[in-house]
Amino acid sequence: MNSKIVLGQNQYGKAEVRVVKITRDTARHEIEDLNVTSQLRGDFAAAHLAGDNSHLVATDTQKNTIYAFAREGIGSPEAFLLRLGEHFVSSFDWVSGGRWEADSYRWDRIQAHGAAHDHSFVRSGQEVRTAVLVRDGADRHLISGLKDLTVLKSTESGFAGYPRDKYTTLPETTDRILATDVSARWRFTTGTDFSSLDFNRSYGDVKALLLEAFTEKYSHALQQTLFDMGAKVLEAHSEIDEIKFSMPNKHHFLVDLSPFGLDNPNEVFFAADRPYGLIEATVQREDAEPAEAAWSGIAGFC
Ligand SMILES: O=c1[nH]c(=O)c2[nH]c(=O)[nH]c2[nH]1
Repeated sequence: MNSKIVLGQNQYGKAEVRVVKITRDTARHEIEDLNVTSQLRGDFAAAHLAGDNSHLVATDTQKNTIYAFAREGIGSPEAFLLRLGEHFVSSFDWVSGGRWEADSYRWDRIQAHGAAHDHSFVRSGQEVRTAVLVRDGADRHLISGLKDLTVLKSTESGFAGYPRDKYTTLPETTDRILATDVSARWRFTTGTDFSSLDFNRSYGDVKALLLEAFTEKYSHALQQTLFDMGAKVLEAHSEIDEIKFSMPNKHHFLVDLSPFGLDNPNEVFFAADRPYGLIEATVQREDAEPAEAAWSGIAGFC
């Protein structure tokens, strides 16, 4: 019981810095809208152990840096995080790495009088784009992703062939609704030359592939559909090594309309919000180098 007490892993920074950048070089404005978190790792022992703050780049300074860098443009969440990480690691000797994260909200131009407006926007509700950069010295792990992408197919899905025991009541079905909120995070191969990637194009392509795969085949289970979605992304993008998913199975239960003398041929459903099935998996290249450090701190995936 007399073991020495020491400082373990630590990181610190400013969380959820909301930054909106308007590019207004012309009358046709552009908007970028991010929620950015910056966390530094390195030698901060003296601050924790001795009240010596000489290494503590203030969280307030980290916040200001985010706003100052936004003045030069954001471009993509990934490119923005790469710039921030480079800045902190190269500016302070004792900062050996860190973790930078951004959620990105999309705005579309308002269609007014038959044209896309120059400076009026409507928040696009489809999904939130995500990005995480973890730096350990010169090593950079980059993970792009999305969350809250709600999709549904009204047929071509079933669930049958599962084991039955004394607690099983679920009837088998070959025609049900399949609905989920896709959360997906995909990791670029460590060592990729990130400067050669067009992150906005890559993001749009991955999202399109995920949606296409969801539509394509009869689904025997959300597990199968998840795997197909991941495989389609990895087949098309050699620069991505693995993709993790967390997807609720948003159950839609057929309502019994017989008390009202009505049939219900798969037309009227009760959309339950809880409980929900929760299906999680990683789809990866067999020979991918594991990158546990990149994933730690990303909650809700396995
Ligand atoms: O796609 C599904 N996967 C399951 O594991 C499962 N379990 C369940 O009750 N319904 C479903 N649906």
